[in-house]
Amino acid sequence: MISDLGWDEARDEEWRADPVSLTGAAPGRVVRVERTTIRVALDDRVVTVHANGLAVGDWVATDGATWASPLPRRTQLARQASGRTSDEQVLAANVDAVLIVEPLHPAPNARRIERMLTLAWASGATPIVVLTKSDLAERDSAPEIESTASGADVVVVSSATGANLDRLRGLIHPGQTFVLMGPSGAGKSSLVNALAGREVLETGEVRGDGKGRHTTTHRELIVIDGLGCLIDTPGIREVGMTAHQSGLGATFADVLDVAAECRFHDCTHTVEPGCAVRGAVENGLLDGARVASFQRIEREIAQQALRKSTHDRRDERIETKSRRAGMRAVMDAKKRPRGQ
Ligand SMILES: Nc1nc2c(ncn2[C@@H]2O[C@H](COP(=O)(O)OP(=O)(O)OP(=O)(O)O)[C@@H](O)[C@H]2O)c(=O)[nH]1
Ligand SMILES: [Zn+2]
Repeated sequence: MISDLGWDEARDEEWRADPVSLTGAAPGRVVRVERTTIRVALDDRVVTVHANGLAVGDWVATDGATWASPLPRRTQLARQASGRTSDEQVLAANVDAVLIVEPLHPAPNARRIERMLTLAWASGATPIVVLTKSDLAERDSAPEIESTASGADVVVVSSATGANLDRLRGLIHPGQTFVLMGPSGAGKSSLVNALAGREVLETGEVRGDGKGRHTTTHRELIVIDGLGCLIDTPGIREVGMTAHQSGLGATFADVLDVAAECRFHDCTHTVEPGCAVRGAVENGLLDGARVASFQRIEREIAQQALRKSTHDRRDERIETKSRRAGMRAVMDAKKRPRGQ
């Protein structure tokens, strides 16, 4: 309940008008969550409040002051929460397209693209690889990337000259929700502004002061006329890894096809005899660096899954223990003679 969290005491006019971007809604409406972190001024301090269980992009039923649990998500973009925990953090919900933004200058990083693709495919949204800064590129590395990004559209653009932006616009359908993922300086903000035809996000030059542009006052879901809904949160911009085997299969379908021919079905493609993957690398049919990248990401996912099951088991043990302790306390109380 919003009122339990102290919204009513918010001093800041903006927050009072629009906490979590839900309260503007008329009673009994289903609304989209535009922001899940808000700052509330309480007396002399400002506290940050998270709307637990909600992600930007969720649809929730609200009466203007309280909300019900979110409607089932069509897609969700999640990553492993930072630190050594096994928790998954949902970065955005109901996303249709993930723009994987990688600069052609100085040079695109195929391994990073694979990582982002794994995350994107696992979300259920459609990945689109956008290679930016074509005006600065000395050589055409698009064909290499196309072979890396099998199954995803690859578009080479320049926000500076406007080259190919129409093709990219054609891939994002108005009314759909999209996110941008990619390293700092890749040109994500410039791309959004160029696509929108107006300044929606601050770019590198504008910032200039070294300060991040992500303040909590920033709305994280932006509706761009004629283009769609952009979800832009700090978490999406960074690239993490998550425990989704499904994304791996879509990203490395070529490697998995060959791996199906290995003599042992649990082949690690390292020392086993009859390994088709090693054979394909030796024959030049598969790129060794790509296979190594596949193995690295697969290992990370396996470690993540292991960590998760260990945590789940520990949680179960704690639960059983406390249940037993509870039962024992009841039995002890029953055994005790009355009046003690
Ligand atoms: N020449 C050229 N420069 C570009 C292009 N796109 C972006 N830049 C420049 O690259 C720098 C970084 O661009 P941003 O759009 O701020 O990059 P970003 O990915 O949003 O960066 P973060 O906000 O740190 O994640 C800026 O100086 C842009 O002017 C392009 O197509 N061509
Ligand atoms: Zn093998």
